[in-house]
Amino acid sequence: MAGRRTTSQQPEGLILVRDFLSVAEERDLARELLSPDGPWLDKGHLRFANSEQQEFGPVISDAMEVVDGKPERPMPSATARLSARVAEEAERLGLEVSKGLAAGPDAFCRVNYYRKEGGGYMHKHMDSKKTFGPVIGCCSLLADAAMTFYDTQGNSFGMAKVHRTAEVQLPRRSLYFMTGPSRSQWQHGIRKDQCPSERLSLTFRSVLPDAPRTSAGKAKIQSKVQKVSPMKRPSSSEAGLPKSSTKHGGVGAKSASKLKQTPTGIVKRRPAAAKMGL
Ligand SMILES: O=C(O)CCC(=O)C(=O)O
Ligand SMILES: [Fe+2]
Repeated sequence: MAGRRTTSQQPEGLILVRDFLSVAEERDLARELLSPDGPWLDKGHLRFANSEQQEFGPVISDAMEVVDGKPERPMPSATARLSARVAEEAERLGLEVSKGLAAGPDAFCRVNYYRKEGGGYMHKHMDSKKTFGPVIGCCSLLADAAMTFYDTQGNSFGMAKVHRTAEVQLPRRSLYFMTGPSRSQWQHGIRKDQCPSERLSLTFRSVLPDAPRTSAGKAKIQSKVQKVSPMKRPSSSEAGLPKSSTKHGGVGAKSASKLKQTPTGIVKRRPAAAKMGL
């Protein structure tokens, strides 16, 4: 776009930690999370991404409010161990509120599974500054990808003017932290061509003590846990998993045929994320 600069620099405050996860850790997390029986959420109505998502920690409404009266969803064990390691790393780097990232009442984790045939995307957005703290940590599993940052000078609105963009590589098994301007001045998103193969990401956030709240009765949450996941579990070779992992609910040819493929759809209207914040 005319006048928009693409910089070769990273946005200020973005920290990349290469090789943060071991191969074994990646394998254990993929086994733990990539089950068709997992608590996959139906977020298709938000038209925000074509990733399949799971969320752990306090229940957050579509409008990014903490829902009182809904029991927290505890992180499963490998995910909880990773959140503790991410929090330790944040502390080692001297980042603010690092503790809130580790499993506890204020810790929130969103898992994104980007489709195995590639072309996973997430529209540009800024993670809600009202709901989540100033540090967001995210681990990249199964494949390399890239992310574009959009400098909107703090405007989190989806249609905000973009002053410049920056592309950042997200290597497999790395961790990145969005802090400072990369967290609060820039939006971020993943285009289809930046996620050419199956990818799993885990974002860790702390829920702010004064985050907006709502009651279970009033909350607008269409993102219910689906009874039958629309995801097709990756074959063990594609996920880099040993064959034995299929005993954890792997989709064999027979059961896979019963699962519906996610309607990824072409986005016809402005993503609801623009209104919701994320
Ligand atoms: O997959 C990623 O690296 C980014 C995920 C993200 O931005 C989000 O869940 O808000
Ligand atoms: Fe995000």
